[in-house]
Amino acid sequence: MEIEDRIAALDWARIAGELDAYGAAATGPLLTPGECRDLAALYGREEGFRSRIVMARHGFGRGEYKYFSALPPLVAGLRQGLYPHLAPVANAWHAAMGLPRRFPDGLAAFTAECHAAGQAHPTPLLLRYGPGDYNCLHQDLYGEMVFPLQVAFLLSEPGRDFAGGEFVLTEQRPRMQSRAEVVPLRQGEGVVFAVHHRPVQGKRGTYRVTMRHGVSRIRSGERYTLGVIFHDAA
Ligand SMILES: O=C(O)CCC(=O)C(=O)O
Ligand SMILES: [Fe+2]
Repeated sequence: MEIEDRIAALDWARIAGELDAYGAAATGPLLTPGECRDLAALYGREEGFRSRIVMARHGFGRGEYKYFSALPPLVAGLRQGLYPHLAPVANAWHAAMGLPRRFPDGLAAFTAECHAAGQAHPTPLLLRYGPGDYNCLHQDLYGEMVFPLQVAFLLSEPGRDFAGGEFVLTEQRPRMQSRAEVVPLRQGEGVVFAVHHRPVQGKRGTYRVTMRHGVSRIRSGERYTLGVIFHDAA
């Protein structure tokens, strides 16, 4: 099945419900093992990327990642196919948080808005972690234009290719202690999650919480991920 059809066949009602309740939701299986291997194998190539970041040099953790320049067809298909299912959630979140921006139905229109705002560099990326590596809690913000949801796909199989390396989210609530959540993933599965803020329904109305994500220490083996961020970078 084509990637856009596979995306359309996901349980979007469950995903939207979990996003509203927890700020994160696993997609269920989406990429085949072959697609995961092929994407991870791109990491070793010189061409096709606009930059390579060694995380320890910036205090971001340990491990490295590379931003695509031109997106491979599967990555472009994922970004294009996922966006229309997430735009309604993004718009509902912005309405609930009292934020004025609304997001268009399709990715092309949103990308045009990013470019008009001076954010024209593609943000999808591949990440590679080895033993002892980790990704510090962070937010993927690249300018004023922010789509409030993003997706990360696990390209390696836990238990076989690596151990440890859990995807972690924290939720910082106003005047309260922070909450952590771990999202277990299988190879080929993605996690949809809040980029920086999300609305939470409280007793006295809606409040805004601050979200961060990262990856716990890889205990052994190699772990690859594909990050799909919808806003482009300045
Ligand atoms: O490797 C991971 O699971 C996290 C990747 C990440 O930080 C991202 O996709 O923005
Ligand atoms: Fe990230």
